[in-house]
Amino acid sequence: MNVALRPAIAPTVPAKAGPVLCVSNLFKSFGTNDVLRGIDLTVAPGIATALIGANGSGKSTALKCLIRLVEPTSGKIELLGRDVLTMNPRDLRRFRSTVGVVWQKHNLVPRLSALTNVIHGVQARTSGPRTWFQSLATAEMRTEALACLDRVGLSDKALERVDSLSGGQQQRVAIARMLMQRPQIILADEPDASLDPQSGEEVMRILSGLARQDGLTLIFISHRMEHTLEFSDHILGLQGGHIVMNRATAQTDATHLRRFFDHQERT
Ligand SMILES: Nc1ncnc2c1ncn2[C@@H]1O[C@H](COP(=O)(O)OP(=O)(O)OP(=O)(O)O)[C@@H](O)[C@H]1O
Repeated sequence: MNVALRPAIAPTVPAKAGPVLCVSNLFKSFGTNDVLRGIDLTVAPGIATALIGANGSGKSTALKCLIRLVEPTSGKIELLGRDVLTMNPRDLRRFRSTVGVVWQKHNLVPRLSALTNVIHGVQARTSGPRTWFQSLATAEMRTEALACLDRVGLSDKALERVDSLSGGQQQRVAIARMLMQRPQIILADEPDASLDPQSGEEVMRILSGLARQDGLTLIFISHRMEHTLEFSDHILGLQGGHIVMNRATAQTDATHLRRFFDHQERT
């Protein structure tokens, strides 16, 4: 099967920009479980990278290490030009606010409206007390939140309670909330999981489209081979604690990838 190629890199990305992410010799162990055993990788700006691998191969651990939601055992991580592992807690908190994260479980507040949930994304980019009251939202915030909801195709649901929306719509609200953060890079850990095939594909299409429109780097984990092929420019495969596959999506195809997944399942 031929690969459905994404169009050329967004024009907002400088042609000769250096890597947005540089990881060297990254190790992470949980007790005696050596999950990451010397990861080396670089990611160019403005492209979408899929991180693939078998269950338990360490994909989420690797993604979380990038912003120290999991503390690496050793190694070096340079993300957005910053040395992540030497940051003090205050700098780290500020730095995290520049990184948009989409999780499988989106942690929206169910009884609040989609709009209020999206406005909560402002918390991540502003300093001050973590407690935030909706009544303090400025007209500008509401306008921006509405625009973010519009970008995920949900402006007509702005005032509906999140728990009245479908799973796919809730994930789109979470993406709008992340946009409200004005991120410089997006990390997505299985944003298409727990959704029916159609909603999962819609979520991936919206996420990769937004990243492309804004010229943002996207790193996503997916267990769906067809999403890996359709929505990535580059593929990284994790196995046995190492990156064992590192190639442009254009240089692979479904047959090649299927062999990779099959191999993962046997080991
Ligand atoms: N907080 C933790 N404490 C102890 N072990 C952990 C922790 N987080 C992850 N692990 C272990 O690290 C290994 C890798 O887990 P991780 O979730 O990163 O894999 P994954 O590739 O993302 O898997 P999946 O595809 O199933 O989500 C597993 O053996 C897991 O049990």
